Order: sequence, then structure tokens, then C-alpha cells
Amino acid sequence: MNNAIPDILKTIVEQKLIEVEAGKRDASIQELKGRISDLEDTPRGFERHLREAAASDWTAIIAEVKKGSPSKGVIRAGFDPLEIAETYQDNGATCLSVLTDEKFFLGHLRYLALIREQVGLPLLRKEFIIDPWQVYETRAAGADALLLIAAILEPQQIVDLAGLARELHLDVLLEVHDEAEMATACTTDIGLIGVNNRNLRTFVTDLSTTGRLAKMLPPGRLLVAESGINNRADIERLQADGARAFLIGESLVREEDIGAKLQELLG
Ligand SMILES: O=C(O)c1ccccc1NCC(=O)[C@H](O)[C@H](O)COP(=O)(O)O
Repeated sequence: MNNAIPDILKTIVEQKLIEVEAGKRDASIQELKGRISDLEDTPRGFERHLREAAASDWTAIIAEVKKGSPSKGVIRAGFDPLEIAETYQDNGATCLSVLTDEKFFLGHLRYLALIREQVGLPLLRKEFIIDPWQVYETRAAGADALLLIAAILEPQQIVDLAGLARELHLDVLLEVHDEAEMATACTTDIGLIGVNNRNLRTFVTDLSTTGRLAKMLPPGRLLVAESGINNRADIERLQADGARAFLIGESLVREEDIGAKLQELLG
């Protein structure tokens, strides 16, 4: 991790180091491997679902199960992760993103298994992954894909963590915020590249970030626009800029009628 990364990410990573060490004391990689071999179903093809939707007329939305965030505090009072996930499925989401960080996003690892039991859509574990142990934990918890955040990883860590994820049949979404991180992403063979429109120093979202970085993307990668997407016009603008899938949290969970909002976003 370099010194140039935003303070919020430094704080989160420091917390993750503590959590991972505690996690390793609770369950060794060997134990996690045992849990993985006990799983009854195989991953659901997170990237494949996005690519199929993006190749059709359907808008590929990754709808996020998000109770809160460092920038906004609690976004949805009376948060029910399963009810939200079912609403997303019933109203046309292609995939789901499940925040599992407890301290900063008020999520939980157990939401993955809870949702997986009742909802058939592929699940992304939205976490701050910094250690191979967490990749095993992710697969054992029932996710189909994991997020890697370029800002908190060295290029070799990205390659190694993505390689391990693939060995465990997990798809990877690699998130970038700027040109330097996109340049690193281009040196990998990761198929799903997310541009996060949220500036993590100011927490302000600027959708033009996606268009700026899209120009650097080699053919064959699927561009996911992340954060700050509020309405159908935002999606159409991002589509024109090259985005083929859309990761949306706050503008959905903030609504009283989440299903109606998702339908509006789908157009
Ligand atoms: O959401 C935040 O405040 C935040 C702060 C620090 C690191 C990451 C953060 N967000 C994670 C995400 O990437 C978003 O949850 C996701 O892209 C959805 O964004 P939105 O639609 O704006 O809720």
C-alpha cells in the first residue's frame, strides 16, 4: 500500500489487517478448504451473466445490498438484506453486490449465505481484500465473485489474488479510480474492470471519471461503471461512454419503493 492512497482506505485497510489476523486464528486455510468442498453448488458465473446481459438489450445492473457507508452513515433504516435482495431479483437485476464489511459499511459476511439460499442471482462479495486467506473465506461464504481494489494492492498482489480467485472458480471485478490504476488493470488479464466514480478523498462522485478512463481500456474487457448512478439518464450517458454494466447502491436502497426505482433505472 502506498502513502498516496486516500485516508479512508488506509483506515479501512488497517482494520482489515486486524480482522484477517483474527480470522486466521478462528479458521485456517485448511478449514476453509474443507468448508469449500462441503458446498453444495458451484459458482453461478457472475462475469458470464453480465456479459450475456450486456450483449442483449437488457441493462446489466449489479444491484448493491448496502446499509450504510463511511460518507453517508446509515442510508437505509430498517435494513433487511434478504428482502432487498429478493426485490432486486424480482425487478430485473442481473447480479448482486453484497457489502460484507461490518465496521464501515454495516454489512456482514453471513449475508452472502442468507441471500444465496433464497436468491438465484450471482453474488459479488464487496470487501477490502488484501490477503489470500480472504479469497478462501469469500468462496467458503458462498460468493460467486470478489472485488479487488487497485488502490490498496500492489500490481503483483492483484495478479496473485486474481489467480487464486480463479483457482477457486470465483470471478473478479478489479476496481480502479484513476489513470495509473487503469494502466495497471490493463497489464492484467482480468475481464471485468470497474471504474469507481467516487473520489475517496472528497467522497464526491463524478460520472465523467468512467468516460475518461474508458478510453484506456483494451478490447475484450467489460467496463463496469460504479458509484453515483442516480437515474436512467446517468446510465445512458455512461453507456455512450463505453460502460456495459452498472454497480448501483445508494440510489436504490434510499428509495421507499426499491423495485420501482430499479425498474426506472432499467428503462
Ligand atoms: O460509498 C462510500 O462512501 C465508500 C467509501 C469508501 C470506500 C468505498 C465506498 N463505496 C463503495 C462502493 O464502491 C459503492 O458502494 C458502490 O460503488 C455503489 O455506489 P453508490 O451507488 O454510490 O452507493
